[in-house]
Amino acid sequence: MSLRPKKPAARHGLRGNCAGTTDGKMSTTNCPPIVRCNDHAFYLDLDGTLAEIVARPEQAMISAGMRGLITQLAAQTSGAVAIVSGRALADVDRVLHPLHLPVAGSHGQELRGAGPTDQGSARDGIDDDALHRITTFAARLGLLAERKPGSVALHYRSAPQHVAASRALIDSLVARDDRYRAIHGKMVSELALRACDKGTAIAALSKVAPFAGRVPVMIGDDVTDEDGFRMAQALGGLGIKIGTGPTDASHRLASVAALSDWLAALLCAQK
Ligand SMILES: O=P(O)(O)OC[C@H]1O[C@H](O[C@H]2O[C@H](CO)[C@@H](O)[C@H](O)[C@H]2O)[C@H](O)[C@@H](O)[C@@H]1O
Repeated sequence: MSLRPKKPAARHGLRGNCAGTTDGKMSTTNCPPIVRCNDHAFYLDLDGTLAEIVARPEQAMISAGMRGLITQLAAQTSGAVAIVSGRALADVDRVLHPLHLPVAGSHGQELRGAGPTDQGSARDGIDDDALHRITTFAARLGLLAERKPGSVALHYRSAPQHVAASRALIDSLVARDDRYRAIHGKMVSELALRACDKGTAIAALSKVAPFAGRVPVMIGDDVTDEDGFRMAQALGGLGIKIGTGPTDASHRLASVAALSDWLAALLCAQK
């Protein structure tokens, strides 16, 4: 599969905020091309990509504008749009409601394809002792422990002074059990089963309709999206990093608003 952009994004009036560099300065390089919907599949991260980062996970919202763009994108791609999130699948459905899309939840531990009867599958196996240690640690320091299939997230956004202790707890649990991996994301440290990640989720979805045979485009903002960028690019597609920070993604957009502009330009170009 080859990537042949219809038109450079810069010609679509993207307000000069479509790209950035790894040192955090925005520039006009690495702007993603305006790709065709009829031969691409889109894998979209949620928090920090479709929704702005907010104080607490349950407060996250997708704007009406972004919801409309995703709806149009799904229509233009014959349904080849999946949400690939660190959130539990049921939580993704809650945030996206009434949109109901294929979802990889809990960093790839849960997978629901596009079939009307596909109910999704989930892995589990976080042991009770590890769970107990994380929840008691969170309760003692006033942090938030978020239980998900195949992972537990320890949120310290409300008390960032506990970043080092939070990371150390998760790292210590990983060190004693090789089934686990640590994910240190935006104001969160997670204990997750090693078996899956966003890259394995994209690889699995890429084998089935309506994703199969399409060029994958992975869009995300955080460290766990890097597995997705690498997989999409290995499959001949592209990765788009939202915001600043080091990345293996081939392209970059400055913000959730810049993604919204790019999607609008892309949808406009299909007509
Ligand atoms: O892969 P994603 O869809 O980006 O999910 C990553 C994590 O997102 C949520 O936490 C993050 O967003 C919260 C709301 O903006 C924010 O308060 C928190 O600090 C962020 O880490 C979610 O709660 C996690 O389960 C996801 O892993």
